[in-house]
Amino acid sequence: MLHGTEILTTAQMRAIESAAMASGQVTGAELMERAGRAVAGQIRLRWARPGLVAVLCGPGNNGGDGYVVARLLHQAGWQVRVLGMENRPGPDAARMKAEWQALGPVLPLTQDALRAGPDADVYVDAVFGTGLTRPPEGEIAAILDYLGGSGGDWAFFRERLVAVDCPSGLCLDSGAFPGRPREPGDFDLRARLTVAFDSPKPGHLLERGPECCGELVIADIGLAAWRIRQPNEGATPSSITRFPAVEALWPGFAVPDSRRYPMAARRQASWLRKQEAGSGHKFSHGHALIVAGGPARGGAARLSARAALRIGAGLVTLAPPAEALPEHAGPPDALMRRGVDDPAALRDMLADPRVNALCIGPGCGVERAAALLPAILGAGRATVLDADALTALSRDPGLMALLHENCVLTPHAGEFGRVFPDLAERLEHPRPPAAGGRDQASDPARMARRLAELAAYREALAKMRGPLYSRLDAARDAAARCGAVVLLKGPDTVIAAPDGRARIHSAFDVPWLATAGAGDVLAGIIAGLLARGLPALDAASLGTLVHARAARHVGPGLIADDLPEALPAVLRRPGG
Ligand SMILES: NC(=O)C1=CN([C@@H]2O[C@H](COP(=O)(O)OP(=O)(O)OC[C@H]3O[C@@H](n4cnc5c(N)ncnc54)[C@H](O)[C@@H]3O)[C@@H](O)[C@H]2O)[C@@H](O)CC1
Ligand SMILES: [K+]
Repeated sequence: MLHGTEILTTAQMRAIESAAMASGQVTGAELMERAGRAVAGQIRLRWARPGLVAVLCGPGNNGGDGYVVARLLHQAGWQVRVLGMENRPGPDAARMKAEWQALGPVLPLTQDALRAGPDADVYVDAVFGTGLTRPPEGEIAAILDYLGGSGGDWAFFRERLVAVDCPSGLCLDSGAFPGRPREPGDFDLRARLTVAFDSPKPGHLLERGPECCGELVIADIGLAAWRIRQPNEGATPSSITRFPAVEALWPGFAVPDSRRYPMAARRQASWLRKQEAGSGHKFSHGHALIVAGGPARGGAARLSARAALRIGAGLVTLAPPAEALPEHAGPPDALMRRGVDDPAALRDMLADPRVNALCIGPGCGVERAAALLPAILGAGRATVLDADALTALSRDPGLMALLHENCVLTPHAGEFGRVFPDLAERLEHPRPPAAGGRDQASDPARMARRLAELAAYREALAKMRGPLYSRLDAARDAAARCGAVVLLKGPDTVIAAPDGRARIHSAFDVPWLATAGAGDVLAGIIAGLLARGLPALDAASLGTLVHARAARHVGPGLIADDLPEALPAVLRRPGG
């Protein structure tokens, strides 16, 4: 169930390519030929009949791949128009360019040249790949904007654009477009298909990446021998894992079988279903304690408790203040309840060593969370900290110091900003100045101020250099700083451990998961998995996966109450 594939940063990818070439067993030109062949092959799979293709080639090796695509499609009977940049490419790209020039011309890579030709069936974007260092500007920016729809025809290009490694201008380490606001922009380049090489990069999966890459195919170009690999479960601190390999990314994510991350998928599925020997007793599945808040705010914790039960914790106890106990009298009857008014009562409960996982935050109230957290964290048990517990944490550095490696923090972006304001600030891009009022034009001073603000904004954007600080960087830095697992929620959830291991889960295909209470359910699922004995990073990862699958199972119209009820179906599914 929890299988995935390694993700490499652009620096790691370059290191592997260099190692392969230094070995003398493969040349840069051979790698480029394989890369171009993979792209041409994917195009021919989708467009069965040869048509007209426009190939846009940049100044580096991404452009070199483009010249290979042009040659191979030409040989396959396609009509090919190549537009290339003036710059001198490196030796491999130069060779590929020369090979193309024996077959046809290279037109200038300009908007005019592109628009002068007939409409093509396919446009290949081989302008920039992993080598992007700064925002595209001038004519190149204009042509990329045009492909992104500035000419009013975004749907036309979206159907026809095939990106080599990534849509040009996307930073493959962060999934953001340097020089553009971090939010979706009008003319962001969106491909129908992206063919990337050897491994996905973080930018394929984070922020704008999934939407702008379209369908993502990872092509094997024979670098496996040089890739840093771990024998099974763990990724080294220098590598990152994404999971699952195929399902999570909409509308598709194809990885060669050789690239599947070899986690014991079948064993995990049977473990989740309690089909393993020796798992017959409820106490062998742990006891989760879910702290609840005062009167009239117990719903959130009840959602967490229900999820912990459904994911298979042996016992689950809900712990509101005694005065709120009557509110929790309803179903499920499987849930135990016990009033906990103060830290002393909590310590009393925790004297039972079988209570092995805790969850605090959903509907708890910040003051109650702050009061109980020292006892909870002091107990050293596996603990999920969500919602109000995160706010309490952000207000008290003393509490931060009590976190330990069995803790899982589950902030969304706003909570992350409260707990780690400096890291959140590094994720911010320059913001455009607020629009002036209608009477601005008649006030010269205000007009001048606004023009100055706009100039400063543009200057700040132009200074943005890649690779940009990413959500992955932020989650890893946060985990290293606080010594706990940090799960930064979003459609691109990042989960990071203090030792540098990290996982990315893209669930852009289930936007209906953004609903009140969904986070409470996630916290409960993770608490249940912790109770069942999974280490913090794995509980957080598997919990995220199962949570998204439950949302996928229910579909649009989902409310958070549906999620725990969908878990049995998720656990039953073949392969899941
Ligand atoms: N190195 C290898 O062995 C392989 C690389 N491959 C391809 O090579 C690509 C990486 O190649 P490169 O490292 O040459 O990088 P790119 O081809 O992505 O482009 C980098 C070039 O553009 C310049 N540049 C960067 N940002 C710019 C901007 N905003 N405006 C103008 N110029 C800018 C850089 O100075 C550099 O010359 C990969 O994405 C992949 O497509 C593949 O051929 C597989 C093998
Ligand atoms: K590209």
